[in-house]
Amino acid sequence: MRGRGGDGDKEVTAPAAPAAAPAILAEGLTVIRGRRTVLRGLAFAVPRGRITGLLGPSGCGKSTLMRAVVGTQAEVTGTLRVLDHPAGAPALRSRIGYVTQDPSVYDDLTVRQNLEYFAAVLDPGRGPAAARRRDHVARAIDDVDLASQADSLAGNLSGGQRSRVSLAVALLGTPELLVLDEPTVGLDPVLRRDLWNLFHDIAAERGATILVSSHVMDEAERCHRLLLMREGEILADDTPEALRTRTRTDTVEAAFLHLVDEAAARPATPSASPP
Ligand SMILES: Nc1ncnc2c1ncn2[C@@H]1O[C@H](COP(=O)(O)OP(=O)(O)OP(=O)(O)O)[C@@H](O)[C@H]1O
Repeated sequence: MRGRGGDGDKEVTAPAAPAAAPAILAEGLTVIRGRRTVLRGLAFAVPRGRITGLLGPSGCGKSTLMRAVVGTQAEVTGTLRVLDHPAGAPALRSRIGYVTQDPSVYDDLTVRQNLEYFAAVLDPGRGPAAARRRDHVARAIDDVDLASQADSLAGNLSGGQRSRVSLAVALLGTPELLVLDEPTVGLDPVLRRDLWNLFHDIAAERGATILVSSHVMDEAERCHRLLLMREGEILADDTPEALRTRTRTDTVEAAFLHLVDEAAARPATPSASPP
């Protein structure tokens, strides 16, 4: 995998802030699912070319937020701008790569056939388009370190390998924004480290913005910025270092717990639930 054996265990220092408008800008972002207000008036910015981690316990609203960003979530109100367009605008389709928690690959096709199929949907045609597709498919297979399984049926792969095929599909169009919903779940520590190195390569070399969710707090240390979520609200939007400093803690996990206690000690604010 590209990035393998890199600075896997080093802490991440954010480079100077870019001048461009944020990749994602939310104000008063609210989402209702069924009868529940799942996201409550969120305000945050995701800078371009950086890795922003979306962290919080199961059920806090991470997937819902990601679905809103990629435009597949209903009942979204407030402002949500993505790459200078309203979230869900048709112009964004080819500019965003999205990997859901459930790998979306065809079991009866090989890894390469899956990628060729999705590449043809993204970039149809013969001649130069076919040559471009060959290059993109080869690069995506290499990116996720699946060359030795390229001709295996997706249905015969392990869970972690299938997740990597999904990631390869998302990388095909060279997206400006990658939205990755818990991409490292079920992966062994070596693969997790390799994937994080790949995310850093993609951000640094291709200038892509990555929004990646996790409920594993040690992965927070690999992000340039963090959005810490709890029960549909954002507890903090900062760098890992600033969070640790502000809460006088040694780890992002301890900082998160500190912020949870701090929020619990504050007087309750009126509920944002619908009438
Ligand atoms: N279709 C639905 N109707 C009503 N509520 C829903 C629906 N889907 C999800 N929810 C609720 O929305 C909340 C947020 O769910 P979401 O999947 O965004 O959380 P998450 O942080 O991604 O969790 P996980 O880490 O377990 O994937 C949860 O409390 C969940 O119960």
